[in-house]
Amino acid sequence: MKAVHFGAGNIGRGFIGETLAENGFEIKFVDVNETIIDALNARHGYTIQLADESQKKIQVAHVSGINNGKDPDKVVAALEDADIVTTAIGPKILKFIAPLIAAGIQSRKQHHNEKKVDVIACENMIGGSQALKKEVYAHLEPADQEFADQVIGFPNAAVDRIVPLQKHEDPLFVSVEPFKEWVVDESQMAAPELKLKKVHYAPDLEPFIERKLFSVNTGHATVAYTGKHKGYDNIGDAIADPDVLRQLKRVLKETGDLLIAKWDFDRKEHEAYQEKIIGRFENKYLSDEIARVGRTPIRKLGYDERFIRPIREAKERGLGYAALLETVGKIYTFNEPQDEESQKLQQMLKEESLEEVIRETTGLKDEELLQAIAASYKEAAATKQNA
Ligand SMILES: NC(=O)C1=CN([C@@H]2O[C@H](COP(=O)(O)OP(=O)(O)OC[C@H]3O[C@@H](n4cnc5c(N)ncnc54)[C@H](O)[C@@H]3O)[C@@H](O)[C@H]2O)C=CC1
Ligand SMILES: O=P(O)(O)OC[C@H]1O[C@](O)(CO)[C@@H](O)[C@@H]1O
Repeated sequence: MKAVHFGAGNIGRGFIGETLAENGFEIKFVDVNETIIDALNARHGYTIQLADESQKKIQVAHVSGINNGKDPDKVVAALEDADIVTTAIGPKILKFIAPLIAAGIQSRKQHHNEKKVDVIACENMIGGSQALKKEVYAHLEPADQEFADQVIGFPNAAVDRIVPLQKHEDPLFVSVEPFKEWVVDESQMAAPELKLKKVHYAPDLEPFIERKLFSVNTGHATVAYTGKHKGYDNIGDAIADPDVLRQLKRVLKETGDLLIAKWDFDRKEHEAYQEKIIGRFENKYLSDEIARVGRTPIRKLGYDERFIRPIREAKERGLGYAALLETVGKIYTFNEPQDEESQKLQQMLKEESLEEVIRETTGLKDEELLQAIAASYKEAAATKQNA
């Protein structure tokens, strides 16, 4: 069985690669990072280590790499007979790999390969695979789209495992938290007979992805932005500060109330889920930088993203969202020299009116929310500690 995986980065190697290998796949990783691609082709294997007291090592074998910047034809050839295609490349990069996936679909059609295959985007976003499908279809003629409709699935997915930035001598080595959860929307699959072990298949992904995004991702980002605001650079240091932990709990209470009201989750079970998440953020065996967790703040301020969507939906339902608003104000103060979006955001705040920046970044039209975010930013800017 053959897999093509786009993005040989932290989650690609540290989670998707592990799961595909465990399921007996030969994996071709596609990436533009030459060091990683060369190492994959030289060694055909790599090591994952669990960040807990066990320090258990897991070997991933039967892997190779293709540099899509240099060898796009090899990617198309690999897609031609792949049994599964996955991505973990970043939401903003999906549109750049879409032409290659489209070429792979055309090639399958030309070679009369009518075997059904699923393309699964494993990104932190709602509707990731369907968004990728839209980008791919923009590169297909109607006849190719018809072929794709019959044999290619784009099931949405939610992936959950904290994999921090890696700093090791071995460029392939990856340290990961023990927890992992990969859920795929079964109803959108072209090849539902191909079920991976250790992957959960759900008839409706929405509750899973919202629970994950608005708990793990909203929560982690809250620790990052609140921590940075107080002058921390590391998640472990930030969450050890009682103010940061309190803010995390307040935010999780708000998203929890919304999720319970919306999806009828059992409150006790949801609270246990939240406690587990807090424990995962506190994992002393992981060293996770605030720069990573808070990266791309403009994306995280998006209309359907981890803060604005729960705020909108809580407001619609008459539920509380004050803590979420407080964190949003702090996002606008997030100034990370290495993060392009954070620099862009700081530049926008210098060149445009505050109201314009908030409208542009959040996509909101609700005047009350726009004003509340402006007030929250002003408060955050006035109280920010040196970072
Ligand atoms: N790291 C984590 O804990 C988790 C990450 N995710 C999601 O997984 C995705 C990837 O995140 P990470 O693995 O952390 O990032 P990463 O930066 O470690 O990996 C991304 C990889 O994509 C490659 N890449 C970038 N542009 C490319 C292009 N045009 N063509 C081919 N390769 C390209 C990069 O070289 C890099 O190796 C994101 O959507 C993230 O939200 C989801 C759950 C957990
Ligand atoms: O910025 P992104 O791409 O959403 O990724 C960061 C997120 O990934 C995770 O490590 C796992 O989902 C979160 O803890 C963190 O919020």
